[in-house]
Amino acid sequence: MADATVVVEDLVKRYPKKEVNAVDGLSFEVRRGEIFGLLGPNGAGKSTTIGVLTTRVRATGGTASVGGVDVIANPVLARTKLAVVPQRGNLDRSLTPRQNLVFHAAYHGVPRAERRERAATLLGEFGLADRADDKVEQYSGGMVQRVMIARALMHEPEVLFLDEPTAGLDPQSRLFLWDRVRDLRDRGTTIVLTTHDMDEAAEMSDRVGIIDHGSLLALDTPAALTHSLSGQSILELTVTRDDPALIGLVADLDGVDRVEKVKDSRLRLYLTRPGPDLLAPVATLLGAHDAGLSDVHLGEPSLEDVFINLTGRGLR
Ligand SMILES: Nc1ncnc2c1ncn2[C@@H]1O[C@H](COP(=O)(O)OP(=O)(O)OP(=O)(O)O)[C@@H](O)[C@H]1O
Repeated sequence: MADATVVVEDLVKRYPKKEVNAVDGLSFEVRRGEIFGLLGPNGAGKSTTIGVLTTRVRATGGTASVGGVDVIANPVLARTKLAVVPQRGNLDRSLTPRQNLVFHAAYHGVPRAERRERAATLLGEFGLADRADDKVEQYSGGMVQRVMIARALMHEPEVLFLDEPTAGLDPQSRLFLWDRVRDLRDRGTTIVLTTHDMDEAAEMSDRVGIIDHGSLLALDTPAALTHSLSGQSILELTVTRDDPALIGLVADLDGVDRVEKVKDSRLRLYLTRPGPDLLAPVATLLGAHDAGLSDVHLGEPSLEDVFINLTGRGLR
């Protein structure tokens, strides 16, 4: 791909004393200037992959590059091309946000004259100008997250890796952050994010890669991925009695392709016929087995359905 800025080829990582590879022959590319979502269930190998790309984890085999630099052969140069915002706050809490930004820039060799100016610009863009000289200790979770992203941008990385960037944030902080991330993308920074929030992944990502057991299951735009399940409508039922035998009975109904248990008494039916046509047969069947419906939801497939379909598991 001519405009690829992250290239992963046949990447393998096996941790010492482990029987299986955490990353198992993974290949994918991220295009310059896109928001790329890396999704997978717990233990799929996302953090390990990001760890290799950001030079924190040593690969066992394969190649990976960021901004045209081989991260395995040339980690020091690669670090000038990328930035990571980890899930946990790791700011120096004894310093102000402005000092955190300026020190980070110094560490990355940004010329002295540019550090303060760049810090002021970024603090302004992230809505932190007023409180840039308070101690970080006094900051809310949402503000800390903004400082972390602003800090990561101080050395003008080509690729920004965001690990669960909005986990634990209130809706307003979340929206603010996503607007900033979109701005960054629009100005040419490539964003690679991991998230457990499927709706967020679908809304934010230009493309998503779904991985499990260390290899790639699918990679496309969210729209194309959900389209791959189209023709399938979905009926979600909450049943008044949690009985595993009911799943088999419902699955045998005409028009039901397959059934998944979402939670205790919540079933998701993937249909080959329009959802409303199935309501009466389902109700009759349940009634004949001493169960009823307490909630019904008709819908089109979402990215989460694609994910469950591919991995057989929910995200959490
Ligand atoms: N430092 C480590 N030492 C040994 N095994 C590890 C280490 N880090 C991860 N693993 C194992 O590698 C596999 C992949 O883990 P990884 O953290 O990359 O997955 P993940 O997709 O990021 O999961 P999560 O969503 O839970 O963060 C798992 O089986 C995990 O137990």
